[in-house]
Amino acid sequence: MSNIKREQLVVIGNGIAGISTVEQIIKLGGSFDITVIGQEPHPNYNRIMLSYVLEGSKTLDDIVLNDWKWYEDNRITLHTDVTVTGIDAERKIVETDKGITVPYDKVIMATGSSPFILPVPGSDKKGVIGFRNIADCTQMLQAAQTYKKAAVIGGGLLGLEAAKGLVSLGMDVTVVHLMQDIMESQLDHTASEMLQRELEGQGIRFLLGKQTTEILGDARVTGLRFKDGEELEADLVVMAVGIRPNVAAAKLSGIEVNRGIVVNDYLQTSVPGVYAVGECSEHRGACYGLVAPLFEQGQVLAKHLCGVEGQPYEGSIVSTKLKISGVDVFSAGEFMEQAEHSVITAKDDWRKTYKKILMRDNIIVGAILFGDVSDSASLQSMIRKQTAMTEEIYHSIMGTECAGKGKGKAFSLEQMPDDEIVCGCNGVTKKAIVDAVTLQGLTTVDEIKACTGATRSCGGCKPVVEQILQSVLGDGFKTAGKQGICACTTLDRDEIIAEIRAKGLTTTKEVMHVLGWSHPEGCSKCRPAIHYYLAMLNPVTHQEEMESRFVNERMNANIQKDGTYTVVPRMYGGVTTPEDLKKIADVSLKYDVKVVKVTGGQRLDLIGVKKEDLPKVWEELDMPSGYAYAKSLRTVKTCVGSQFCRFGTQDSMGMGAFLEEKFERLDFPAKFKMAVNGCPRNCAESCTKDIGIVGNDGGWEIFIGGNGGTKARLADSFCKVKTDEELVEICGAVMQYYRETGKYLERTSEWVERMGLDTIRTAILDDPKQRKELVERIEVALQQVEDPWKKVLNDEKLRGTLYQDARPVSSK
Ligand SMILES: Cc1cc2nc3c(=O)[nH]c(=O)nc-3n(C[C@H](O)[C@H](O)[C@H](O)COP(=O)(O)OP(=O)(O)OC[C@H]3O[C@@H](n4cnc5c(N)ncnc54)[C@H](O)[C@@H]3O)c2cc1C
Ligand SMILES: NC(=O)c1ccc[n+]([C@@H]2O[C@H](COP(=O)([O-])OP(=O)(O)OC[C@H]3O[C@@H](n4cnc5c(N)ncnc54)[C@H](O)[C@@H]3O)[C@@H](O)[C@H]2O)c1
Ligand code: SF4
Ligand code: FES
Repeated sequence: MSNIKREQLVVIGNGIAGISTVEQIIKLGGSFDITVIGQEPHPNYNRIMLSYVLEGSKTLDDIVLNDWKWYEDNRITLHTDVTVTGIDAERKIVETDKGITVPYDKVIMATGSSPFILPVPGSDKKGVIGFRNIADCTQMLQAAQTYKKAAVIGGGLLGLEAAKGLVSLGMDVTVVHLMQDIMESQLDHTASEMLQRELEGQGIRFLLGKQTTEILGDARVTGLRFKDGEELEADLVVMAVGIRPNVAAAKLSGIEVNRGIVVNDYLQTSVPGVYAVGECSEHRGACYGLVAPLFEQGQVLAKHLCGVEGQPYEGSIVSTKLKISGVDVFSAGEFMEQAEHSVITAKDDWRKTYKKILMRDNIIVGAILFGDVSDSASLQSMIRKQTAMTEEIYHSIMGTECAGKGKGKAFSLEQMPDDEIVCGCNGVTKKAIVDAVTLQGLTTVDEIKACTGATRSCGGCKPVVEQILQSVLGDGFKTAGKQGICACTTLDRDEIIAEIRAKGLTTTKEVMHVLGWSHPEGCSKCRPAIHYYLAMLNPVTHQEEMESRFVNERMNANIQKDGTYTVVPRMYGGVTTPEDLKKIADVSLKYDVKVVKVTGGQRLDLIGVKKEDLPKVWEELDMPSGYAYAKSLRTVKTCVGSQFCRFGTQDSMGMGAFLEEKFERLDFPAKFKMAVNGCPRNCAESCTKDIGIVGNDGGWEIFIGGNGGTKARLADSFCKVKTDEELVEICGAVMQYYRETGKYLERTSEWVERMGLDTIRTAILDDPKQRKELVERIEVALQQVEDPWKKVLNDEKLRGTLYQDARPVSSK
């Protein structure tokens, strides 16, 4: 037995910084008796995953990083629910609030931060909380069961993730932000605006430029008052206005403290033998609020404590990625251009993407990505390495062709040092991933995730993990270069449909689970898509999953900028009656409708209906839903036709109304518009519709694939038919063929281009058997549909949960 006395190492704080440093020390074979003292009553858990716990996609058990057994197995003495009050540097003792004292040779302070609570009157009321730990998360989960209106103060990363979580819990959430742009510390105005629009689409409301001066209520919060005198009702208030390092124990112990505990390049504090890592530390004037720097600090400190030669810590270049499903935002380094910067920007309003790269003296110093963040990890690496912009990098990131070389390649595995952290959320280095591939024979991102933890949290490192896999395995990397329907999967639409069929999958959760989604809860790109595919494949047995639909579809109305909704009742073929017009007028007056707009689809749009009034408006209108909010048949525009027009040879109004009534309510991959004209003068503009119909002397001509939107396309002539029956049959077959072969959100204009007109003609016109089968299948699907407004009116529970009073703002 060795007589060498092991050194006593005390770690204050049982969070990621403290424990990841301990893990490194164990890996390096450090010879310490380790005691960990933590204020929280839990073993070390992944704080960043609290956002997913709140959102409901993870449980508290899922996010534990080191369970109780890990401490036992590594012979670590753990004191939980114990607060360190001070360090007696003379007696070399750590003191606690529970009377426990622990002697030490070395101390690591890893006390993290606490949420900043605005010092305004009422901030101590019940229902006002920060979002930092399991206790806060549990409190919010419980509050959501009783209360409905939440205000999140602060539109930074934490505030937005909290807001999304609370929306997922069914609360009406308003983010109250001091500045005019959300995430102003990470994004420029353009990206911030795009983000806000996207989040509004997910049901979050925003009050910008608002300074909270008071929290209202008696014992429990009832609302907020702002500097301009306006008020907001709220029965839960989450403060997410930044954090402050926990320095009380250090201060009391006479350790130099500024904003954080001041450390040098080896994480030493002003007191010998005492170190600080993570959010509580201040290095070269910087306090970090993200996990990547704490892994870098932990590596340096562990080496230093174990006597292993290593580089000093010189600071971190941070990057952020918002962890909200379906919202891809990345920001790293400098992002606001100054005179000395040269800037590359690309904004695509159609794809809703935005890229901005900042360079100083041609060196890449910062970037923002919105919508497509696949280059985030390589950009982050280039910023860190102060890489110069080259033609190849430019073309790689902008997705353009590099003269003579094809698409550029920005990422080079060879240039990446072994100890570079690839997964910032979990501190996984390039070497750990390469080893997992070469030594353990792993071949997929999922296997790497299970083995190393990389990609487990925000998923931002997935592209680089894939690139490493591809680079190490070469041709052996099966999924390289293949685009999945979203970042959660490498499977494309056809593969997902084939798997659903083959495995008999019936719910979105089941699809994501069985097919190995990287985000178990999916995202707003894949969830509605899977939901659509499931319903299309199994129209009779499919169970509606409201949570997988976009907010407008969930509400059966389109949400507007100010939080009110629009109501568009059906007017088959654009024809109405005086009785219906009277009802519309009466309801509009009674419910204070702001504007009644005649739409391009020949019907009336009641704009500015309050959420809680929606069911009453539908009830009193007693008209079918016009589906103006859905991926479904919107309108069938008609001209007057042979009933009245002297040129008309066909009854366009009658046929339009018939088609609209027959095919309404059915889900399509994207919205679907039609038009019927009584003669080739084409007054109802068939050429820009998904299906356009033009009457002629001998019958009808059918056009498909038209679009009048941002990507305008003239419809192609598909065929001519003689009878009304043939017309209805071909329309039904085209619709069902589009339903069965279209990608979710793909308009017929894109579908026709992708499939080829000849393929569609062959499938429908040349094969009567197939046409008949398509028609039979659409008839089955049509038998399942039901008016959604009526459904809500007949369902008290649904009416109560979805349409309660939720308007938050009242002006004083
Ligand atoms: C909801 C949420 C989501 C986040 N998402 C991300 C993300 O996506 N990406 C990212 O990079 N970062 C994210 N962060 C930030 C990240 O979680 C922190 O940067 C990280 O956890 C800091 O680790 P730490 O160990 O330094 O501090 P902490 O995690 O705060 O751990 C410190 C521990 O020390 C304890 N302690 C404090 N004082 C004492 C004392 N006197 N005695 C004993 N124990 C004490 C505390 O109770 C705590 O348990 C998120 C944070 C939150 C709250
Ligand atoms: N995805 C991620 O990386 C992630 C997620 C959650 C939290 N975090 C980290 O957790 C920490 C806390 O996050 P945070 O968002 O609270 O901090 P933050 O400092 O990043 O953002 C706070 C926001 O609150 C706003 N604000 C300040 N005072 C206000 C007031 N009186 N009223 C309204 N708004 C006000 C600020 O303008 C700022 O945008 C940060 O370090 C953050 O990086 C990171
Ligand atoms: S398309 Fe022909 S039938 Fe219809 S309104 Fe115009 S002219 Fe008349
Ligand atoms: S960087 Fe977030 S999971 Fe890897």
